[in-house]
Amino acid sequence: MELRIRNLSKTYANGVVALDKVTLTIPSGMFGLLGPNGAGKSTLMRILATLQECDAGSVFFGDLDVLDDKDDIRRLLGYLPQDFGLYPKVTAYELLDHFAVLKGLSQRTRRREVVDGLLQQTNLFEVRNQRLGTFSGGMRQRFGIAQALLGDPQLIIVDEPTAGLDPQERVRFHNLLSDIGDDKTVLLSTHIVSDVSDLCANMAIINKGHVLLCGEPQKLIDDIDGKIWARFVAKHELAHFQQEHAVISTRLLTGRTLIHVYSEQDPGEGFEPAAGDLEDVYFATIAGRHVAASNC
Ligand SMILES: Nc1ncnc2c1ncn2[C@@H]1O[C@H](COP(=O)(O)OP(=O)(O)OP(=O)(O)O)[C@@H](O)[C@H]1O
Repeated sequence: MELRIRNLSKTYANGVVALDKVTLTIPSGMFGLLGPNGAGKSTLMRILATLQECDAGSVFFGDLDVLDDKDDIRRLLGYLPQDFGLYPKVTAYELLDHFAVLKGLSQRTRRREVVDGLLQQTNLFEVRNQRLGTFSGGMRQRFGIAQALLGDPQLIIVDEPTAGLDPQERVRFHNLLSDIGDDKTVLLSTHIVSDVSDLCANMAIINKGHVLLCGEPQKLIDDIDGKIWARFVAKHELAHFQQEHAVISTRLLTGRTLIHVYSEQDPGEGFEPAAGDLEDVYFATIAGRHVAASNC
């Protein structure tokens, strides 16, 4: 089912505008919401998860009014918040079983089937009798997904789930998310570009409460084709290049500094055309260099 967000705004009591008329249409499948820290992602996720009020705007999931029909939405919703506490002395099985009771799975045999199934799906079955306090970051996040999937939700919201995971756990977590299925609407917020390029059929970039860009990752990459240029520079030259060109990223590569600039024409000075990727789209957009006429 489609999630339609229209002109959603939120200003905190201290005057911070966290969301400014955010409009997004999120189809079923995996949708990536990409933005730096403070962009407004968590605020948006909490409003969609019915945990926080907005000031203005509307949100519909299919025919359901997310802002008004909170109880109905909660029955369809699975949510993995950015920071969640786990009772350290309880085992994975015990806590998931407890959440399953709260979700209304009162029948014992059925509950056992569901809980065992989710522990298997998240690769935690072998460690189900370990206390949660002994879990690694990756195991905790997989447990978080297990609880979010309780009750077979149609709308799944996961807020920065891969932050702090090592590369192996990130891959494992990606595989887990990609198995959730295209018939569900999965909204994944992240500041890690590869989360989106690995997983998401559709995406948006958000910064300072504004949606800057949205679309299919490959199409967005095609749009910057021919506009990304690269060259290595010495450390002492960096300031010069930053002043003269629209530098969108600098990264160390085998001890040397590789810079990417955004330019409609050949910027000269020894730059070579580079094949743009989603990181270039992201950095160029956040830097305000790349503005696409997009239909969110
Ligand atoms: N309870 C609050 N009171 C005041 N300001 C807040 C509150 N929560 C968030 N903010 C501010 O609102 C803006 C958006 O924050 P939000 O947490 O939604 O962003 P984010 O994209 O999720 O970032 P992060 O990844 O750091 O959580 C930030 O400037 C933040 O400081």
